[in-house]
Amino acid sequence: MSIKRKVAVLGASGYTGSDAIRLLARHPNVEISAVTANSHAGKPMNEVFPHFFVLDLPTLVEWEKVDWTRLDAVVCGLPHGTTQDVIAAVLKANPGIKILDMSADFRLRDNAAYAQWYGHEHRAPHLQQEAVYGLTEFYRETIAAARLVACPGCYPTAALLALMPLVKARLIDAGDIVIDAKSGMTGAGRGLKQNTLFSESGEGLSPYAVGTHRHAAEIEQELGVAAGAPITVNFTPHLIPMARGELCTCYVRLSGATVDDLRATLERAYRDEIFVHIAKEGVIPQTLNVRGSNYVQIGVFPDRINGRAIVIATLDNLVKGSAGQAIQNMNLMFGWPEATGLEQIALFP
Ligand SMILES: NC(=O)C1=CN([C@@H]2O[C@H](COP(=O)(O)OP(=O)(O)OC[C@H]3O[C@@H](n4cnc5c(N)ncnc54)[C@H](OP(=O)(O)O)[C@@H]3O)[C@@H](O)[C@H]2O)C=CC1
Ligand SMILES: CC(=O)N[C@@H](CCC(=O)OP(=O)(O)O)C(=O)O
Repeated sequence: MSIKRKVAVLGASGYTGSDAIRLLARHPNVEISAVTANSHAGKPMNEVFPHFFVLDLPTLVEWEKVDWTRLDAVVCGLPHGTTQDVIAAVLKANPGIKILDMSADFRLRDNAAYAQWYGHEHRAPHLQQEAVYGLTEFYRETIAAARLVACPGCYPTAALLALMPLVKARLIDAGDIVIDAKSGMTGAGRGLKQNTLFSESGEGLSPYAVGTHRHAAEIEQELGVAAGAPITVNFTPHLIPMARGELCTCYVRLSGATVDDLRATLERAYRDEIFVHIAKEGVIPQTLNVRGSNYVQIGVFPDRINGRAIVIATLDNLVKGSAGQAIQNMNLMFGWPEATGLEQIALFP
């Protein structure tokens, strides 16, 4: 029997942290050895999340109280801005520890771009340079060899999985991409906020950060790599009254290709992938098909307008959009089968 690796979950009283615990609790190679919180420090996990009543988990502590030298890996679900200070301290205490960060702090490769989008200079620029972008299907080898993996945002994961192969193969006009994105309320975190109160969100659909959302930078960074040249995208996120799930509808202009070429290219790109599925012609992806799972479903459709197509991608923001992808990357970093602990089927309805 192999020795279990000791893993800490930072931000375990939040939504991404708690979904990481839900998945790690049944991971055969992992022991959850420490869980941290801020305002919830000192509380038992199953008081903060009653659905963990079946698990025997450590009590939540402040991250400063953890002995990092005893641990093998960290899954980090802290707010961006805070994360860079915490991760710098963790790596100082244990330079050999593996970090799966779910925040945005290490995703942008360019220091100036980080300062521009996040409004302050990065406080651990050396780690920003070291971090590997954790979109598993595209960076498998570098992730496996990395110490610090910056898992992509939930919107970028969906949009990039839908668009990267098409941009790379030059089948679509990289200067004419519109991404219309919808996210469930857990995307906004567990902290109390006026706009996530049921009375102010339960009956409505709210666009936000219109024309300015920071995930555009991440999507452009990666599509730029695929295109071999800088590109820009239109990206508008919406908050939709459901707990989890995300759906990106991408409107694209064909570059001399057909819709069948697009579907065939995506099918080829993901032929050997466990978690990315291209829907059969006419099958429309919907969030319920992936809810609670690490799967992504992508569909390709002709537009009524000549020369245009529509690509729809859906995932669960707390699984492939954060905790699931982090664990998928952790599996690679430890040399375990990539899908270990992650093959749950969607919770439908
Ligand atoms: N929600 C989502 O769908 C996704 C989120 N992300 C990113 O993942 C990260 C976590 O998001 P999410 O789980 O939704 O957030 P939550 O607000 O639900 O949880 C945040 C967690 O961080 C802790 N925390 C807050 N401030 C501090 C601090 N100053 N020091 C130490 N701990 C602190 C909180 O502790 P306490 O509760 O005790 O105050 C809580 O455990 C964010 O960076 C987010 O942008 C990425 C992809 C998807
Ligand atoms: C619905 C909602 O509010 N979603 C979050 C995105 C969650 C996420 O991926 O955030 P990070 O990039 O910070 O990790 C947002 O738009 O800010």
